[in-house]
Amino acid sequence: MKVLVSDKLGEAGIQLFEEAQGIEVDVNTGLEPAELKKIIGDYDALVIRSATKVTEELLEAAPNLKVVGRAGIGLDNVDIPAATKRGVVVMNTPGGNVVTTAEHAISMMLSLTRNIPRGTASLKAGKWDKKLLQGKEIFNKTLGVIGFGNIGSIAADRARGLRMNVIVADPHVTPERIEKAGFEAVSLDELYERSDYITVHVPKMKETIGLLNKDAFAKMKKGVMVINCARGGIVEEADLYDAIKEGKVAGAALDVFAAEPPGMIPLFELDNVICTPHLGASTAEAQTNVAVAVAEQIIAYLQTGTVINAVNAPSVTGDLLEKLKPLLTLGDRMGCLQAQLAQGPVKSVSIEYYGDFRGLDLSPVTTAILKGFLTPALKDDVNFVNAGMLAQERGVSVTETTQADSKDFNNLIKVIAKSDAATHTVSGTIYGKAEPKIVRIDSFRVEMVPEGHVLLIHNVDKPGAIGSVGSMLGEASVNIARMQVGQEEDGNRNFIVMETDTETPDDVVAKLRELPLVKSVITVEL
Ligand SMILES: NC(=O)c1ccc[n+]([C@@H]2O[C@H](COP(=O)([O-])OP(=O)(O)OC[C@H]3O[C@@H](n4cnc5c(N)ncnc54)[C@H](O)[C@@H]3O)[C@@H](O)[C@H]2O)c1
Ligand SMILES: O=C(O)CC[C@@H](O)C(=O)O
Repeated sequence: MKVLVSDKLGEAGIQLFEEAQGIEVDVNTGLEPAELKKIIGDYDALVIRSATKVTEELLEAAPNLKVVGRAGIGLDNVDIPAATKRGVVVMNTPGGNVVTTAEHAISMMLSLTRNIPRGTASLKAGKWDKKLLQGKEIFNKTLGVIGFGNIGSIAADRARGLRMNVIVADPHVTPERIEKAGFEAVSLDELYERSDYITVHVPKMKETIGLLNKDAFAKMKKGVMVINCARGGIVEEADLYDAIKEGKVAGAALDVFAAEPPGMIPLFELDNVICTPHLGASTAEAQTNVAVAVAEQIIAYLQTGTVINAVNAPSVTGDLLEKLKPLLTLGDRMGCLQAQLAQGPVKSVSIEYYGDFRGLDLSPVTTAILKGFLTPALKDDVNFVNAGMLAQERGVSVTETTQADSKDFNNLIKVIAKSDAATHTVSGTIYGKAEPKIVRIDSFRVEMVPEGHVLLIHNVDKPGAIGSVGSMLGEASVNIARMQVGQEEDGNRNFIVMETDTETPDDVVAKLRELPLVKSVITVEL
């Protein structure tokens, strides 16, 4: 497996890749998009920070790519829907740089309010501008925190330590949670009206681009100071420039810009704008944290398929993975069996969970069923990431129900696939601790280990039927590994499930179909 690190990554992360078995790592930073496009086809994994743009065009040139790992949080430089469509897992490292970034926001607020960058520059220019550079206390001032996620909540906590009054606006967090953390929850408008300082900690997305714009500045207190250590574009740069020029905003501290690097933007002409070149996450500690986290996550994914911190696939790790593994295998095989039983395009897949699943979140099992179901048609193009999306794109309606009771088994998964031509039902369960078994196919009760080469044969319930099948397979040197016969509950057909050591050749299958007591033969590969 080959990993490309295309943005600067902490040494500790590189070392982990170098030591990982079966993994080769190349560090090649600062590439132009066209250069990256030329080489990306060789790689299974890509490690980025904020400089590399993972566009649809780049993904198209990356047929082997399985995972993109962001050493950091913001993923606005990754086309996530395009990655999902191609089955590429996109991961970030949410915890590693949050303290560092919150500390940067607080540092920016203090530097701005006490004119530290201007004081440094004027002293170094041989001046002594003591009077001109008088600042303000932040004690007892009101800080408005927009976004109460990982970073916003730490910034709020640090500001409380500086004895500021902290108010918080986050429409996705309940006021109770904000209040439980000891802060006042307010609406965005109230935050604008009351804050002496405003710090933004929201992701960049459709709803937050231009959040702090002309209208927002108009609602703010005169003399407010604005800090943006989240993403460029959340604060509208031209509107901020006007608001500072008009005297409505007394100063701004910016770590991030609409374009990076921003070049000489008008805001840089203003003395009361201070800035850093996207340094929010740039501490030794944070860079080690995110580099180690991204390397561990990518290695785990490439070596074992373990998904950690993916934004487009459920995270299944550790204990949970161990508990879910047999169910994931069972689900995958049931889906795969259904696809091979289908006569014509399947229009709907209903997944019914019965009984006791020990409180497990079964959504990864549903994904496994869909993945298995699509695999015979799409082979390697389907995986845990894109299975749901691909099923939807192919017009398959998927429903999922759960019932606490199960009649014959502790737990049972039933998958019903409907096409215009037929409806097939497959049920499965886990025997013992971890043994997946298919226990029913349509109206036949079976006890089938869902793996390998299988022949499903409907025959007339008359003497000699099974013998004739066995002899023909023997003549063709196809060894029968396991066999069982199920009888239809209310009919005269038998159902033979034969697991063979090797695939049964097509001409032998054709001959089996011609046997007088055989009604149909379906070959299944699981
Ligand atoms: N400057 C840097 O170097 C740097 C470093 C790390 C992260 N970041 C940026 O900071 C952002 C926030 O990081 P985080 O770890 O706190 O993310 P997070 O996901 O933990 O928190 C984001 C919060 O924003 C809230 N939110 C979303 N839309 C909102 C809206 N319209 N109004 C108010 N709140 C809203 C969410 O409910 C959530 O609580 C990241 O997305 C990233 O872009 C920048
Ligand atoms: O990689 C960086 O230096 C910045 C990271 C930061 O913007 C993030 O979103 O985590």
